[in-house]
Order: sequence, then structure tokens, then C-alpha cells
Amino acid sequence: MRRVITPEQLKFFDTVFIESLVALATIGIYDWEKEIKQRLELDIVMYWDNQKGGNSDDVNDCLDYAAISQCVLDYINQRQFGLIERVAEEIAKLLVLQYQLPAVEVTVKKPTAVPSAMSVGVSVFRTLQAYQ
Ligand SMILES: Nc1nc2c(c(=O)[nH]1)N=C([C@H](O)[C@@H](O)CO)CN2
Repeated sequence: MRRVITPEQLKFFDTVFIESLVALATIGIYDWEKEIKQRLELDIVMYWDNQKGGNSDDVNDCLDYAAISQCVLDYINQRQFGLIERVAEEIAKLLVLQYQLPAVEVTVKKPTAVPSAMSVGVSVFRTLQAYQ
């Protein structure tokens, strides 16, 4: 589902995205889950003005998806979580504040949680305004 965002909320509609980023996480509400690593898959859509990088062709003018992917993996690797909602919330806040993103959508999937489902997950959409 595509969201409708008014021009007052965002001055542009460009995005940088990271799809199916795989993290091995200590995640889960049960005791046995705290002893193992489980696979999470993240989809991240960052609202960002791509015009500057598009004009200069310089990586210093863009939102570097490689650096952000590593930042997200390092963050998840260094922590323990109960719910995947917590992962989504913390990653959204980290990215919005660190990169001053006007908005971000973070989807976290836990594909092995329900064996009869292809995947399960949550999605959050947060704006910079949410933290001000
Ligand atoms: N909405 C959620 N429901 C559940 C979660 C979760 O993180 N968010 N987690 C679990 C357990 O950890 C489960 O994944 C163990 O298989 C159950 N429901």
C-alpha cells in the first residue's frame, strides 16, 4: 500500500531503500530465544532528496545505503530484543535522528517464527516530527 503524504509534510518524494537486509539477532519473548540467533529481514524506505547526488554524481552528496546497512546490522548485532516491534521502533528512531530523515518506513520480518507462514512481521512509519 502506498502512503499519501502531503507536500507540507515532505518537500520531495524521493527515497533511498534497502530491501531484504538480513540480520542475525537475539530476538524473542521466550527464554529459549534468548540463547540463539534468529534471522530477521528488514525493508527500509528512507525519504530523502536525491537531487543533489543525482546532479553531482558524488557519493558524499547522497544517503549512502551501504553505510546505513552496516549501521543497522551493527546496531542489531550489539543488542537483545523481545519483540520485532522494538527492533522496528529503534531502527526507525536511529535512522531519522542520525541522518535527519524527514520520514522512514521500517519493516521487520521474522521468517522462521510461524512455520506455516512464509513470513510474519511488522512495519512502522515515523517522521522527524515524531521525535521533536
Ligand atoms: N507482534 C508480535 N508477535 C509475536 C512476537 C513479536 O515479536 N511480535 N514474537 C513472538 C515470539 O518471540 C515468537 O516469534 C517465537 O516463535 C510471538 N508473537
